[in-house]
Amino acid sequence: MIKVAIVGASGYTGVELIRILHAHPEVAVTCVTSEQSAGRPVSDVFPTLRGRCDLILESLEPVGIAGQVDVVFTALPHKAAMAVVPTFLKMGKDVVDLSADYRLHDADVYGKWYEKHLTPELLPQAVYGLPELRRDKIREANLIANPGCYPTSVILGLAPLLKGKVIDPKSIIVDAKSGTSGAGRSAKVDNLYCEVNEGFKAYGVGGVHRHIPEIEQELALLAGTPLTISFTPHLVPMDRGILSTIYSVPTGKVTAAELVTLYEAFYEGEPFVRVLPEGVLPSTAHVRGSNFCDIGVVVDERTGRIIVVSAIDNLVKGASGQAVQNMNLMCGLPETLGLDFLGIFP
Ligand SMILES: NC(=O)C1=CN([C@@H]2O[C@H](COP(=O)(O)OP(=O)(O)OC[C@H]3O[C@@H](n4cnc5c(N)ncnc54)[C@H](OP(=O)(O)O)[C@@H]3O)[C@@H](O)[C@H]2O)C=CC1
Ligand SMILES: CC(=O)N[C@@H](CCC(=O)OP(=O)(O)O)C(=O)O
Repeated sequence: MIKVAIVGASGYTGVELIRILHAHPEVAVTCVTSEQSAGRPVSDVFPTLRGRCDLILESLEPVGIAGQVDVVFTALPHKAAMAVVPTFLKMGKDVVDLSADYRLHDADVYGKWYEKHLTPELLPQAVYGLPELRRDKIREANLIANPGCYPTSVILGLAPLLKGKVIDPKSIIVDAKSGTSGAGRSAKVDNLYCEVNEGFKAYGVGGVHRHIPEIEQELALLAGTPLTISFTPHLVPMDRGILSTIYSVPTGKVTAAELVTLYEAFYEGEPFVRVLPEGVLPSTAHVRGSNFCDIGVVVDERTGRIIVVSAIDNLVKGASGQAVQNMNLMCGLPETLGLDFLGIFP
């Protein structure tokens, strides 16, 4: 059995890791942390766990935790993660970091969009954990930078078009929508019921959202050229789910049927990407609770634009499910182990 610690287990991605790993046949979660709820059973904080996971939440003490486990998931806010990840690595542990701290290759770019990086020397060894794009590197890694939720939906949605040089890389516009669990569990006025329910708003508009550099970094690698995107996130009144609608201009004439064939070939054999048939579009309702990314492709004959629609559950393929997929690869386990569950519908 692989012994696992979940650091930041009292948050939304933390409890989703507990849920998924509870059914994983090769993993035992032996340590869970929280600062505010240290000393309480995790099932007090999350009653869904009653009778199934009654571990006591510990406060975060990296050396003591590293001594007890093989793999650490850091499900902490950015900055808090990079304060502890180096200790886990020094003690020989594999780390899957769900925060943004090791996603950007360039410490100066991180400094511009976040703050000064505390451990830039670790960035070269961190592997951006999108298995569909770099499975072999993930297998060799000891530090996985688990991708952000919006970036997962956008990068998977655009990879075949950029790799296949089907679109002008400078023409990309992303209109993305997220459920409120994407903002985490800590109390914020913007996420109160009355602020979110019965409404729908854009935020981080005008090229200021911190996922932009992450998306551009990965898309540029696919395109083989630097690029900039327009990205507008929206907050929608649902618990889970991200739907990204992505517009781009093709370099030549292309039909929807040709694009579906391109996507099917690109994602052939991928266990968690479902390319939908021509004329069928994804919904967050059809991926909720699952590790799938569903992708539909349309050609707007009037404007000549390609429209890709990509849907994930932000807490599963957008965070904890993908983190477990990465852990499986790092540990030499079958990639789908513990993840082959269906979504919840209705
Ligand atoms: N929510 C989502 O859909 C996604 C989130 N992510 C990223 O994953 C990470 C976790 O997100 P999420 O679960 O939503 O966040 P939450 O706010 O729900 O949970 C944060 C967790 O971190 C703990 N924590 C906060 N500050 C500190 C600190 N200074 N030291 C130690 N522990 C601390 C909290 O413990 P407590 O408050 O109990 O002390 C809690 O367990 C973040 O980096 C987020 O950006 C990535 C993809 C998707
Ligand atoms: C709805 C909402 O607020 N979403 C978050 C994204 C959460 C996430 O996954 O981002 P990181 O992993 O990079 O922290 C946001 O817009 O900042």
